[in-house]
This record gives sequence, C-alpha cells and structure tokens, in this order.
Amino acid sequence: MFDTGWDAGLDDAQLSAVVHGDGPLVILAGAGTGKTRTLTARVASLLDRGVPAERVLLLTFTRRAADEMVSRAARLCTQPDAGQRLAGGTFHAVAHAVIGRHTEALGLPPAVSVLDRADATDVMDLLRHDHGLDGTDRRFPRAATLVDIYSRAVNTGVPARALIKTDFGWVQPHVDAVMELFRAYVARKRDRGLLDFDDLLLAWRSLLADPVVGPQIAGRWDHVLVDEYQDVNATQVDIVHALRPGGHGLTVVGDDAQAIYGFRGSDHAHLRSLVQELPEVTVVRLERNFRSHQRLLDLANVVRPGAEGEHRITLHSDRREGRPARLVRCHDAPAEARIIVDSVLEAHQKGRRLREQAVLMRAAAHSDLLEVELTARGVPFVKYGGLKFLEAAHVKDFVAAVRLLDNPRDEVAWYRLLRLHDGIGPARARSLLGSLADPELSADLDRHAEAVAAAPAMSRVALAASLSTLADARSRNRIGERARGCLELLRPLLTARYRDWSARLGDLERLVGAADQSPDLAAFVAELTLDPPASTSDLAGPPSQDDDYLVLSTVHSAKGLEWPVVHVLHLVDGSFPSDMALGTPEGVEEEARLFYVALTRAADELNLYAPLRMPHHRHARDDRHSMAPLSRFLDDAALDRVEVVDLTPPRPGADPAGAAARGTRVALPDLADLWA
Ligand SMILES: Nc1ncnc2c1ncn2[C@@H]1O[C@H](COP(=O)(O)OP(=O)(O)OP(=O)(O)O)[C@@H](O)[C@H]1O
Repeated sequence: MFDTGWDAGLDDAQLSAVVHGDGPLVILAGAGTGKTRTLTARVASLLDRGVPAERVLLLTFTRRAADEMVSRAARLCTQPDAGQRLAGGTFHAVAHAVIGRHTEALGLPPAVSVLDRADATDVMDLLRHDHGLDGTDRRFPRAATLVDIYSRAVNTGVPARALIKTDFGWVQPHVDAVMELFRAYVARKRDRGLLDFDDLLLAWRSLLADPVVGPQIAGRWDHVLVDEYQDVNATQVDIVHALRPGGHGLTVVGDDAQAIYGFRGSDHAHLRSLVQELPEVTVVRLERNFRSHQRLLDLANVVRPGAEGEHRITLHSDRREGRPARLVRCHDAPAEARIIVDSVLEAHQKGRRLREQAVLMRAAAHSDLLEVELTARGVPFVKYGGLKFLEAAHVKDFVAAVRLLDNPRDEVAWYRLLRLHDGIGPARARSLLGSLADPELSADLDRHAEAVAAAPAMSRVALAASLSTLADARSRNRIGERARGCLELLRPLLTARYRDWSARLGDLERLVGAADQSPDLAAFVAELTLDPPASTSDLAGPPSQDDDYLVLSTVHSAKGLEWPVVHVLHLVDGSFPSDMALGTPEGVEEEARLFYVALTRAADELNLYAPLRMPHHRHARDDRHSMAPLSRFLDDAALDRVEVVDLTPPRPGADPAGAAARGTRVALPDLADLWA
C-alpha cells in the first residue's frame, strides 16, 4: 500500500470500514471521528478494487459535501476521469436527475421545474384564489400554513385530516375545503410539471417501486453510499432500501446524536432500525476523535444524548493537553456581545486568525447585537444560516426567468415575473397566466401578443420587451448566453424597482458566470433551488487565503464543520434550547442533539456564554428584561467539566469600596464665579 493512497493515515477502525467487502455496512460514528475521510477513502478503495466509477452513487446532505468527496476520492484512486463518472449529490438532486429521464413514465410534461417553499406557497395562493377562498371573511388559513400542513402530511404519512385535528385545531372548520384544495394542488403541479421538494422524493420512490422501471434505475449502481443517514426521512429510507434491496453494496454512515432535522420529518431512529433490519450487516463504530482534545470531549460525552449502555458512543482523543471549556456568565446580551468580541480579538492578538474562530448560535437572529458590535469595532465577519442567497428577491426573479426557458407552463415563474412590471399586480398577473402559461396554447408569439394586449396600458411596452428578450434567450444555444438573456430581461425591471439595483445586478452577473460553467442550465437552476448557496461568495469558490473574517453561523449550518476556537452564545433556557421546542419531549431532545453538534465543532478552545438577563422581546423599545435561567443542558455533570468565569458586574453590597462611596455626597461646582 502507498502512503499517499486512500489508506494513508487511517486508523484501524476507519480502515476496516474502508476495506469492507460488498455486504451491508453501517458506520456508527461520533463527532469528529473522520466520517468524511472514511467515506471518501471507501469510495476510492472501491474504485481501486475495479468497481467502475459510474456504478457508484454517493448520497450526501449538501452539494458541497458531495463535490468535495467526489473530487477527493477521484484524486486518491487510480481510475482516470473517475471524478466525472462518479454519481454524487443530495437525495433531491439525484431524484431530479432521475425524474428528468422518466417524465413520460410519471405522466409529467417533458420539462419539470423545482419549487422551493416560497414557490409552493405561491401555487397554493393561486389555487386559494381560483377556489374563491381568499378575501373571504371566514378566516381561511394562509397559503403558508396550508403548505406546512400539506408537507407535514406527506413527510410523516399522517393523513392531513388527522393532522389538522391534532395540530391545527383552528383549521378544523375549513377541513373539507382544505382537502379539496390539496387535491387541486397535487393535480395542478402535475399538470404544469411543477415538483416541490417532497414530490421529488416521492416520484423517485414511485419509480423505484415500479416493477419495470425500478430495477432499471437501481441497476445503474452496484454501490450506494449514504452520508448523514441519521437525517433521512421515511421516503428516503424507502429509496435506500429500493436501491439496494437486502443491503448488498450499501454503506451508510451516521451519528444518531447529531440528528437535527426532525422538523423536516427526519427520524434519527432510522439509523438503528437499519442495523436491525439487515441480517447480514456489519457495524463499524468510530469513537476516536481526531478533532478535539480530551477535556473538550469529556464535556461532549456527558452531554451526548441518545443511546445508553453498549450502544453508547464515547469519544476519546490522543490529545491530552488543552484547557477545559469555559462558561462565561455575563450581565446581559449587550455585555455578552462585547465580551465575545473582546475574546475574539484577544485570541487574534495571540496569533489566531479570525477564520480560525466561529461564533455559533441556535437561531440566526441571536447574533443581532453581536453583528452591531463587530461592525462598530471593525471586525470583518461572514454569516452562515439565516437568509439564504436564493431567498433574495432578485435571485428568485432570475431563477424564475431561467425556468421559463424550458418550461413555459411554469405558472409560478410567470406569476413572479409578471409582477415585476409596473402596473401588473397579483390580480392582473393571475388573469394573464391564462394566456401565458396555458398548456393548450402552443405558439409562443401568439401567446405573447395576447398577453401584451390584455396587460394594462402602462405596462405594455415593458412587458412586450420582456417577452421578446425571453423568446430570444430561448432561441440561443450556449448555456452562458441563455443565462445572460435572462439577466438582460431583468436588467430594466430591477433597475426601475430597486435603489440598490447595481449590487443586485452584480449578484446576477456572478450567477450567469457560475451557470456558464455548468453543463445544463435547468439542472444548474434546480441545484440552486435544492441546495442554495449561503451567499454570493459561495458561488465564487473558496475565498482567497488573504481574506480573514470571523464566521458567524447557526448550529444547523455549522454541522460537519470545525474551527480551532468556537464561541457559543445565548446559553440560556428559551434561547438554547429554543422556547419554540420546549412544548414536546421530542422538541427538547432535538435541541439536545443541536447542543452536542455545537460543542463538538471546537478543536482547541470552546467558550460558552450565558447572560443573566435577557430582554422580553427582541425588538422591544422598552428595557424590560427578566432573569434568564442557565441552559438546562449545562447540568451538574456538564458544569463539573467546565471552567466558570463570572464577568457579571458586582452586586450592590458585594463591593465594600462601592458601599463606602454610596454614603458620600460630592458637590458639583456651581461655577458661579464664571458669571459674576
Ligand atoms: N485518520 C485520521 N488521522 C488524522 N486526522 C484525521 C483522521 N481522520 C479524520 N481526521 C481529521 O479529523 C477531523 C474530523 O474529521 P471529519 O470532519 O471527517 O469528521 P466527521 O466524523 O465528519 O465529524 P462531524 O460528524 O463532527 O462533522 C478532520 O480535521 C479530519 O481531517
């Protein structure tokens, strides 16, 4: 074996997983035990064993993880072009690609568009209107609530009627109308080739269950490797079983203590169930942590939720040196922000780059004060989580335009684009959909002329220009040119609409550049929708080595990442765990897993912050605060493993100098001499 090959530096447990044969393999691995490295090396070893790259499928939780693993595995193996031939991506992206080859079998139009949550809400809104259910005085549920109920039913398999009864009692009076609306929602999406995220998985599962098409699809791969299996939902479990019936050629990696997507219908119990369901399975446990020193792991081990006894994963490290985690008690949230910035800068002065540090928070809004403090003190930072790039209106406008290139029946995209024109509001846009997105009408130009004639006079010129630019973009062949056509269409509309149009057009230029690198524009846009980059800088590739900035991240977005120094803020009950999760035991358990994920991101130094007082309301103008109880996750066992640092101001009476001062009266000068 070669030192630079896929086996270089692996320990025995990792190596046993990497060289395992073809039988089902489940790798139960704690945080920082090298899951990524093990999975990557296993892919490379399969290729070196002679498995053709195109017969390996790697399913990951993010596109970035798939890209990284595919390129690293390709570098480690001896098969030429393996990187181009390996199939890797998220469940949704692979589903999208598979569905694209089988639209006819599914009874879908040849071009399909992927709907994100906001698009799905738009479709529901259009249907509410068509069914005469908007603007009524019966308090009919909002489109976003309807999408929530629909998606929960699909993800959990619980009938929507039952779900409304248990969780959405106030919708009960409208339940029959809601059921009718859901039936119409399904029919409308199918008719227009619109697939929401749930549909992608459901359609892939249906294809796999088909006696003719199913074996053809599953037969394309001999090995299926699934990362982050603790976060799969029931549909994904079915897909995995159908891809590798009996588990032959299946490798699954996961850590049930890091399952943090319960709110999307994932269930961490799937990982253990898989072990029980596959009689031939080999289980490899990875407990040696290569990231953190032992004192940080001592804390992680006591807060680790989940399995007890022989199933419990207990992390250990060869690194014995290191300071225990610190718990810093601060007076209130503004003091916490100041203390964190002090601490970041102190580490910076001692030689840590800002990029070697991260501040993690339970909810994106928790860093509001910190961001103000960082800005005031000139500390550069980037934030992961919270508003994604794709949620920015102009990016959604661009995606809508691109979707219309291939799928003119995409009424949500039309609805969005039409409303960018002055004089066209929601009602007029809805009426124009009849001529633009009608699947029965064929010739583009006829449709366009009809729509322009039906538009209000003030918008006709702009609409005619938009439609002709779109038709022109559609006629181009090169991907970059088609994408640029969409940008040209939007340029006058965005310039008229936004004061910061120039920055927005800059974002779109970057998108056009990124699209130009991709082999298929529709797939590029589908990927963008399925796994949106956190910011435009994500599209530009890794930042240059010279850029130095602090990372601010939600715990969800920090999953899988690591930093030498980690700060976790707002460790008080109500913030972490979040008060929204305190209603159910499952909610609190999920928060405990998030806490475990947060603590296990630090390699060398971990600082936890807990203010004594928190404001009643985030945006309150008054100064009402209440005492904030320390996070329930910092129980006695955890506190035994941290160093507590009290940076709260001294209490009245505790400071003798202060007490003496309180008895004294000091006269202000009256300055009378000056005016004599
Ligand atoms: N055999 C090894 N020798 C030295 N370092 C290793 C080894 N395996 C993994 N590492 C290092 O340990 C760290 C954690 O690895 P990795 O990110 O793959 O872990 P993980 O199991 O995915 O962690 P998590 O679940 O916490 O995200 C990385 O810095 C990686 O380079």
